[in-house]
Amino acid sequence: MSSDTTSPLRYKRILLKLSGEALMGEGKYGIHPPTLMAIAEEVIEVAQAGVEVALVIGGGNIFRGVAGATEGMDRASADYMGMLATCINSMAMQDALEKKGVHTRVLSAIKMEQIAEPYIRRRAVRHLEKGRIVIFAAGTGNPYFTTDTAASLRAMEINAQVILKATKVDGIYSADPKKDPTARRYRTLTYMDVLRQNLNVMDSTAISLCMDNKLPIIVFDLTVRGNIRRAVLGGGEIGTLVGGTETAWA
Ligand SMILES: Nc1ncnc2c1ncn2[C@@H]1O[C@H](COP(=O)(O)OP(=O)(O)OP(=O)(O)O)[C@@H](O)[C@H]1O
Ligand SMILES: O=c1ccn([C@@H]2O[C@H](COP(=O)(O)O)[C@@H](O)[C@H]2O)c(=O)[nH]1
Repeated sequence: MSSDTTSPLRYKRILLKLSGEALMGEGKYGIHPPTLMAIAEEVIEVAQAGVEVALVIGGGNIFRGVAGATEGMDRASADYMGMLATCINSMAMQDALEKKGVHTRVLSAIKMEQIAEPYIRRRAVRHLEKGRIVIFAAGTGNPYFTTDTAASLRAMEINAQVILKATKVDGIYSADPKKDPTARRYRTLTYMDVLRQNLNVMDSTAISLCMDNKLPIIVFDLTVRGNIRRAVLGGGEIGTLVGGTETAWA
């Protein structure tokens, strides 16, 4: 799909990556239903504006493989548990979206036919063309990866024009702002900047995939209501832009 220069929309097709932890709201674990519903409403707003929306949701609010491995679990088993956590979040988001009357499909990288379609690229594209919100569950289906890498991979496969990484920080900083209060926020970065400076907001596999395929990334704060709409539909610069051109973003 090529970008439509006559369209007033910034993007025709996006991959929105939602942090699992952001679904917790103020809680310490799991899903906070009002937060989930508020995010769903914002997603619906951009879909109803005519943007084709694919979602990838992290699992950090439930389980991360690295944490399990640190406690002595086999890493691959722990990672599969993490992937199942993303399925729980995907189903919760599907429910929230459908409660509001929109059509959705969950496509899982791990077969679980009773609850989700298996991931088939051409089906995903067809669902998007029909205006359904597609939720990619179970990451890449492989251990030792993350949902950021799954987001990059799926974005490429469906020819999304951008990855919007919606997280708990308002952009990419010179160091983790949750740990270093002196860290400063970048407005724009190249992929190489992120890799060379080891800016851990996304893992290096995800960044490298985007770099090799020239897919822009915008990292922005999901906890500010309206930010998904601003990032997708416009309303000033938001977050940090990696790669890409500023014209579509600022
Ligand atoms: N240089 C940096 N700039 C900004 N954020 C950074 C940086 N280094 C580390 N981080 C941290 O990266 C986190 C972003 O990742 P996020 O929590 O969205 O993880 P995820 O794996 O994508 O989702 P989940 O919450 O499901 O695990 C931020 O909360 C932030 O604290
Ligand atoms: O392709 C993938 C994606 C994810 N995992 C595991 O799931 C958890 C949760 O994902 P986050 O990206 O951290 O939110 C992750 O820690 C991995 O354990 C995976 O193995 N493969």
